Amino acid sequence: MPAESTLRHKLSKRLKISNGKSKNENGGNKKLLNSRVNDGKLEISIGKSNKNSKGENIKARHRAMDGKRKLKSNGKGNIVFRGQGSDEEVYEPRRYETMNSDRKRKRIYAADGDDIGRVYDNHAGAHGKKTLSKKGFEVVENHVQFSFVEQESVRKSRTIWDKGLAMKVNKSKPDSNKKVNASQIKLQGMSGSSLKKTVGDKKSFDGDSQAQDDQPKKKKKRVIRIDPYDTSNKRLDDGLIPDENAKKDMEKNVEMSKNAQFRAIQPSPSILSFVEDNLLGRRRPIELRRAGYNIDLSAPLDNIPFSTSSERERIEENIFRNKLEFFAAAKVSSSFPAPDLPEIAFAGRSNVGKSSMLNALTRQWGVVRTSDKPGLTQTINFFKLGTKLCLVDLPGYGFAYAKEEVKDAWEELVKEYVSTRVSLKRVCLLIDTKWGMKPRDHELISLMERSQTKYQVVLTKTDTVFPIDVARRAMQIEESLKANNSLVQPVMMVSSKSGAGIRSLRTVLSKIARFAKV
Ligand SMILES: Nc1nc2c(ncn2[C@@H]2O[C@H](COP(=O)(O)OP(=O)(O)OP(=O)(O)O)[C@@H](O)[C@H]2O)c(=O)[nH]1
Ligand SMILES: [Mg+2]
Repeated sequence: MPAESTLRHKLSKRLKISNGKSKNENGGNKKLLNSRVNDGKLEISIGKSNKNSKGENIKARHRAMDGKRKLKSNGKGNIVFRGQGSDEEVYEPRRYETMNSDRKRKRIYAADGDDIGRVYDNHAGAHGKKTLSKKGFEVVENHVQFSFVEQESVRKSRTIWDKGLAMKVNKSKPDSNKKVNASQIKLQGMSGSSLKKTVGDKKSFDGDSQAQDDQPKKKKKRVIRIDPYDTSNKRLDDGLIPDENAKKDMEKNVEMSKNAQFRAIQPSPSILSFVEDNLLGRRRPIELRRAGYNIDLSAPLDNIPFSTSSERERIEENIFRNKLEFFAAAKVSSSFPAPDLPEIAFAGRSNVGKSSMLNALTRQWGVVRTSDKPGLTQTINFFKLGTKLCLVDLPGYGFAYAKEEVKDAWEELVKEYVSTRVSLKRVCLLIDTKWGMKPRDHELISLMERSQTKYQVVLTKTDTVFPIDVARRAMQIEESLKANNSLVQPVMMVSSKSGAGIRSLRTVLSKIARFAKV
């Protein structure tokens, strides 16, 4: 009958009751649950013959009203089948009950199948979620709960439902294969973690003596006995006061870190006022605006403050108003152009800002190529500034994206140029304010000292550090080079980016053009 089968299907779905066959230990197949619809009522019978061992007829009747069924314990170990709105109750006396998941069907095999019946209890909201315990056993967590109410007559060990758990039981009790007593069964109905804990406890109980053996032995306290006559014992030296010489040595050894040394530098008042007057160092735009500079312009500090014009004011130094023109590049000294004009060369490490400075001085950005990648300028580039001055952009030394031998060739070329060029009137030695002087800078300085080439230190990228650090760096370099003869004081400080100090540099360099004779 289709109506019957539909109802049965619906009910079994709601109850999540397995009415399939399962094997008992006696080897026989046993129909666990039968149901049928009779006059609009659903009858559920448990067991093969609807009779238990005592010959009582076990029938569960439910009205098929809305299909909702509740199966619960009456608290006396009996299981009650109660249909909604039904007044019929069927008792299964002193059986163990199992509460199955709504997803997983678990089978329980009784040691002696005749004595132990079964009732499935449907728990609303059961999940049947599986987790894998650390030891690799599959444990049904919380959701499939098997609480056994033990039948008094049957206190025998029972086979466990779950393969994983059976394995666990086997582990702890190797003799009773697939059998466990009721208390153990209850344990296995617990959550995975508590189960693990219990098993662990059992393990620890079993192997108590072994565990005690395994426990790390308490470390014996090491007793250090100091021989009062043994002067070789270093511990005895700890309390001794070092003599004067040793004290001096210690003081020498305790050197301040480079950073601490730098922070300890006290800049001279003239340097400090120069830094403040030219707004050198890292400044906030609001500060520049308050000082009267138009921050919408590139290199805004290279202008006259409080200028009413939205355009940049004219460069004060006439020589720098001339057009900047590239006219020669040299890879070797033989390619140098004729020394007809006084030359100002810009030397320094790669990426220090040499090419940028040429652009900033002349405000002709783009004439000299610049790059954030060290090693762009690879030849000595000669630029005419009008008819009276030549600006020379030198390749950098130190780190650059070029082969070692190529870099060596550049360095040699630069050295040759600064030491032999007759028309060279000044070398601007550019030093990154942040990093200060490096060994290669000192190398070039000593070469220029030997060749008596006039040079002036120019700190670049001052906008990258605090104003006080600009002043400290200038002071540091002035102090370290004050004994040098070819050095032209003062140390200049500029930023091609903000334009700070550029006007001062122009003033200094324009004097060379004015007075130099080739
Ligand atoms: N923040 C800041 N960056 C600058 C300044 N001057 C130059 N730069 C940047 O520094 C990088 C290198 O500038 P260049 O002028 O190409 O340096 P260079 O010394 O000619 O480098 P090489 O030709 O490789 O030797 C570029 O990205 C510039 O934009 C400055 O005053 N401040
Ligand atoms: Mg360059």
